[in-house]
Amino acid sequence: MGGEGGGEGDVAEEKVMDISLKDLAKKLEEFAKARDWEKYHSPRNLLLAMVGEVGELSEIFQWRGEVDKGLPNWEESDKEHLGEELSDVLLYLIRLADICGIDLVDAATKKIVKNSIKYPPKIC
Ligand SMILES: Nc1ccn([C@H]2C[C@H](O)[C@@H](COP(=O)(O)OP(=O)(O)OP(=O)(O)O)O2)c(=O)n1
Repeated sequence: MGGEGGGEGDVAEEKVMDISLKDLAKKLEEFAKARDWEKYHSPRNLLLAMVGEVGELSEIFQWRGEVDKGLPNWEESDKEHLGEELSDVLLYLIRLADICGIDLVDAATKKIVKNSIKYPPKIC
C-alpha cells in the first residue's frame, strides 16, 4: 500500500497512514506528467489557479453570515464540498512550492519560529 510512485487511486487507501507534503508533491508531479500538463504548471499559472480555488472556497462562505466553529448546522454535502475546495487550495500551494524549489515543511517550520519571536506569548 502506498509507497513511492503509487498511483492516484492509492491516496484513499493511504488515508490512515501519514502522508507527507513531499508525498503529495510527488503525486501531483506524477498527475501532471501523466497528462503532459507539466508545461502548464509554471509558477504564475499555479499561483493563479490557487487564487481561483481560494475564490471557490470563499463562495462556500459567501452570504452565510458568521459560521460557528465545527460547522454544526451544515449539510454533509456542503462540508464535503468545503473539504474539496480546501484540498484544491492546498494541492496548488504544494505544487507551486515544489515547482519553485521551496521546501514547504522547512519554510513553514522556520516561519512558526519567526512568528513566535515576533509575537511572544502573553505572560500573566
Ligand atoms: N491543470 C491542472 C488542472 C487541475 N489540476 C488539479 C489540481 C486541483 O486539485 C484540481 C482542480 O481541478 P478543476 O480545475 O477541475 O477545479 P475543481 O475541481 O474546483 O472543479 P470546478 O471548478 O468545476 O468546481 O485538479 C491540476 O493539477 N492541474
